[in-house]
Amino acid sequence: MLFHVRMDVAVPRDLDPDERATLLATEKARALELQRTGVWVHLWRVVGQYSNISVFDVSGTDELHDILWNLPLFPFMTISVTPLTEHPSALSANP
Ligand SMILES: O=C(O)C[C@H]1C=CC(=O)O1
Repeated sequence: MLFHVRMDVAVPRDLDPDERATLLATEKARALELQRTGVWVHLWRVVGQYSNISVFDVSGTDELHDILWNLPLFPFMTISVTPLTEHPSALSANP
């Protein structure tokens, strides 16, 4: 199942700089790992915002919840999820 996910990030400004650097490096490593396994299909920065628009390809809501809940940045993100299905006018639906 495909899900459109928006993540708005708000890391506290007073977070220790070393902690912040470690947190972001850990998040990046996890994001790369999930992209390499094909689960995190798209990852785009929203222009001018500390936000991303992503597409995940997972077995269902439980897997997506588990992935998002365990992201290192999860405590500092507001996340919105939209389930996707094939559009009847998409090329993929009209071979
Ligand atoms: O920067 C972000 O948008 C938040 C998060 C998503 C991937 C990553 O490396 O960090």
